[in-house]
Amino acid sequence: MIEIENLTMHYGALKALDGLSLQIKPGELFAFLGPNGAGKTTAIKLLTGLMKPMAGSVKLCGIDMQKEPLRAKSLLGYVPDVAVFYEKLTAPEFMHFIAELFGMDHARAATRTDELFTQFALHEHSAQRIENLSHGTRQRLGIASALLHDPKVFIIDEPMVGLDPIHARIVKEELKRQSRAGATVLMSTHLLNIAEEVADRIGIIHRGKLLFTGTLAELRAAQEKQGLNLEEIFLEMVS
Ligand SMILES: Nc1ncnc2c1ncn2[C@@H]1O[C@H](COP(=O)(O)OP(=O)(O)OP(=O)(O)O)[C@@H](O)[C@H]1O
Repeated sequence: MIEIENLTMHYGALKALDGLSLQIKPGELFAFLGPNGAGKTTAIKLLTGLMKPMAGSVKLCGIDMQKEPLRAKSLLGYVPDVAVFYEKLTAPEFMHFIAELFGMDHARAATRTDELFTQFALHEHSAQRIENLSHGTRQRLGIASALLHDPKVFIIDEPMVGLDPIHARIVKEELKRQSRAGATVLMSTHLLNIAEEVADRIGIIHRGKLLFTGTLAELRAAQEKQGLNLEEIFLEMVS
């Protein structure tokens, strides 16, 4: 469960996020959809405790991110838009490092790493240092490492950027699988078709404000009312 209450962040005079309130339930796959600069990454940085909001609060599974950050973060798997690694490590060494951070049992971490490496086609890259991996492989490793401790809340910023169609499909399927297994999943995207394809509910965000929240069916109802297609609705809302 993610509970967001009046979340606000300004950079100088710029209102990057302006009073965002939203609840995302366990088992739900929610997509923040918005054009470049809408405030998606800012929202995600506040949700993950990477930045402190100027106002408002975030709770993950009932735990307040500002009051109990370590407890809240222990429930969270997070993949940033640009994944950051220790470049000199190999992928298995990096997974071991993450397992230690979360205090995981060694046998469990090894089993889970093996499963995730199979799922994300990472075994064949195991011997290379991370600095030598391609963008798509790094992206998959970032996702695998964020899923290692079986997080209850999974947040991923622009998950499909730089992935070829085969790996994009694997990632989409994994996001759906996580939500079906009961995790609360939040992704951001600037691409309407990705939100449409994957999400249970979509939040259209623009200039720091949530303009619309609803299911695809609700978006379509708005479409019928206005006689517009989804793309036209989206463009209308953010223009
Ligand atoms: N550290 C910062 N200092 C000043 N302005 C910032 C900072 N980070 C973001 N911004 C500005 O805040 C606004 C929201 O940015 P943000 O990165 O949250 O948007 P976004 O929706 O994730 O965009 P994109 O899809 O391009 O990644 C933008 O105008 C951006 O230039």
